[in-house]
Amino acid sequence: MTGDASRAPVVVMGVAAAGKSTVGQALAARLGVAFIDADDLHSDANRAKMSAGVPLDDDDRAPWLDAVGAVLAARGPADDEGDGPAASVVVACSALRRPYRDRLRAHAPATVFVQLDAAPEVLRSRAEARTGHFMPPELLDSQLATLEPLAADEPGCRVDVGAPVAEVVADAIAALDALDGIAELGRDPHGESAGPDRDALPVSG
Ligand SMILES: Nc1ncnc2c1ncn2[C@@H]1O[C@H](COP(=O)(O)OP(=O)(O)OP(=O)(O)O)[C@@H](O)[C@H]1O
Ligand SMILES: O=C(O)[C@H](O)[C@@H](O)[C@H](O)[C@H](O)CO
Repeated sequence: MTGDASRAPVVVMGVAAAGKSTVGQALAARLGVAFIDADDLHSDANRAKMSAGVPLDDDDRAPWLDAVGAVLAARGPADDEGDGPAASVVVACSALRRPYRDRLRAHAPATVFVQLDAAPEVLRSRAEARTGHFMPPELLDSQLATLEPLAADEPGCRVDVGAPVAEVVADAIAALDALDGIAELGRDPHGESAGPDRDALPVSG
């Protein structure tokens, strides 16, 4: 499967158990680009802290976000020969706060975000149902308290994850395509709009 190097790097974001890994993986497969789980980039210390039921703080997350940002900046692996344009990438990363997302975009300015939204009771039941995960369900409250939803001036969209995975992925692709269309309009010197129409951005709601 060939990667679409023209696509912006995508961060699938949200709280624990929102479905970042599941949706991110399926989205990457549909787009034909690489998938990377930012959970795999956590330090042993961060992982141990979460496993012990202690939420990470800004200082814990800073070096991790820089590692995730470096992945986004590289836009995924080069081809088998190690050269040519890098393929784009989908990264599953909580990116809970606005400053975290700004930090990622400082590394890779083209990055767009897909926020996964779910009712707390859906999150709780999914967190409790899964086994063998380092993140205890008790940390869900702190994740929800920390979350700063994607704002209207951030590039991205929000999708509800109450539906089956295939539907969530289809919704995400439609929303990303809408963002692409808006960006194209902004680039078209003959278009009616000189920049993105903020009212049309599928980010709020
Ligand atoms: N749309 C969906 N419908 C039903 N179950 C789902 C859906 N998306 C994810 N799940 C299930 O919910 C659980 C959490 O999903 P997943 O591990 O992908 O979330 P996550 O956001 O990556 O979590 P974490 O960041 O804590 O690793 C998993 O058991 C997964 O199979
Ligand atoms: O920012 C954070 O607190 C972390 O990234 C967490 O969100 C977990 O890594 C992830 O959700 C796994 O459960």
